[in-house]
Amino acid sequence: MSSLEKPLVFDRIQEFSSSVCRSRRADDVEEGTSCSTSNSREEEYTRDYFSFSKKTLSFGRNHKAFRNGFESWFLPDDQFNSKTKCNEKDATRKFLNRIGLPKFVKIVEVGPRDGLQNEKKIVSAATKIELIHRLISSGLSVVEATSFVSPKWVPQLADAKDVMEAVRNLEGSATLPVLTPNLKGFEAAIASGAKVVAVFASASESFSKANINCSIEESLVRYRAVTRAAKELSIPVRGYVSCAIGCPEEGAIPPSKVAYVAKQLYDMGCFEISLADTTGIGTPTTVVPMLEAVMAVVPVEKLAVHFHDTYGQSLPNILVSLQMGICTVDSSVAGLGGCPYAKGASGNVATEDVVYMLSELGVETNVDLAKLLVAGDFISRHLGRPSGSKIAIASSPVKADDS
Ligand SMILES: CC(C)(COP(=O)([O-])OP(=O)([O-])OC[C@H]1O[C@@H](n2cnc3c(N)ncnc32)[C@H](O)[C@@H]1OP(=O)([O-])[O-])[C@@H](O)C(=O)NCCC(=O)NCCSC(=O)C[C@@](C)(O)CC(=O)[O-]
Repeated sequence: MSSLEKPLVFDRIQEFSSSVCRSRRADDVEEGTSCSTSNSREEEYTRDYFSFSKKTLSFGRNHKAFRNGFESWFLPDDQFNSKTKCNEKDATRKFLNRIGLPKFVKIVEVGPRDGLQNEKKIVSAATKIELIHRLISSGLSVVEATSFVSPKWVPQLADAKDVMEAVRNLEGSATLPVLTPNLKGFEAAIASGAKVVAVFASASESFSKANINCSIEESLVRYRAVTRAAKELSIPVRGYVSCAIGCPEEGAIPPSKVAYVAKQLYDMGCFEISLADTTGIGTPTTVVPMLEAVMAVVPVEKLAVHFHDTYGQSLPNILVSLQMGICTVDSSVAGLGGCPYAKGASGNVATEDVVYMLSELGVETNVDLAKLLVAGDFISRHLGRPSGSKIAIASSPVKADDS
């Protein structure tokens, strides 16, 4: 029986996490090794936790987690001795190893772009700039800032130049990729100070036509021109494959089509390829075979996943993706997002919820959840609606003014 014919998704995940992804898992610590003999360069297992009191969320700093759970939030630092911390570090690594998760996940925040491109109300450039500042200061190392697309197609991002020019100097602390659908967009992005760009192809012909007014092959020709121009300027190019699971018009998309487009983007020089479940229809049952097909032609360390949460399946989809070796996850603060050309699709998975889940699992992200929640509150207030993040709702009220 070939691996693709195997009925159980989790059997196949186990195969991946025990073979191809092994060297990238959190398994560098031998059984029984204590902290005192483990790698001294390991960061202290210290994380920011928050605690609830009087129905108000207050954020405490540097509470050391005895274990990943609710009760740990209330334990003061002095209840920890170094032995407890050492045991905890080992236990966390063993746990991550056992379930096949990486030690660190890079989060690509797409809120200012994917999040705001679909808003009915046009958000001012000043608000977008403030949001980007807040996201970067929460520790996010990649924040997709805007899109240099036709303002006739996406009027919400017609201020791309103003936004990019205002944030270009923040690049020291984070990278700020921008979407470029063609050479015209690429040139405008570079003139505004962009240092990383992204091209966005589709695995569905219908969606390619609806979104960028050309066939898949025509889009690849355009993107080869963009990646060539970018190479001359040493500008890294990220690639997207939209409709990696399903298309609003065509329904289910075969994994082989996704793999084909991903390979084309990889071959033209994209440093990372994000596989996007544009409609949010994916479940682990469909995500795993799609990833298997793509991982057969593109190295797993070059891949990212990008889930919309239409059916509430993003977190399980992320979990199985990580177990298969993916270490980069796209998400959007407050669960903003959606594509104007994918009707019915909801926002991206909320960054707050991803960070919370990973933190509970002991996977590092370098993101300060407290600051992220305040950034989410900031943009939700501007949009005049509750956050799409479950964690934000559960921990409300958090006030943007508290920061
Ligand atoms: C690709 C085009 C431009 C083709 O649009 P077109 O109409 O075929 O282009 P054209 O070459 O015929 O030009 C038409 C007009 O647009 C102008 N133009 C041409 N290019 C640009 C540009 N770069 N920036 C600004 N203006 C541009 C061009 O100068 C001209 O202006 P006019 O002479 O009429 O005044 C259009 O279809 C477009 O902008 N599409 C973008 C749509 C979009 O942004 N969709 C959302 C992206 S999200 C996504 O794709 C999914 C993703 C990445 O989030 C992952 C996921 O979740 O699936």
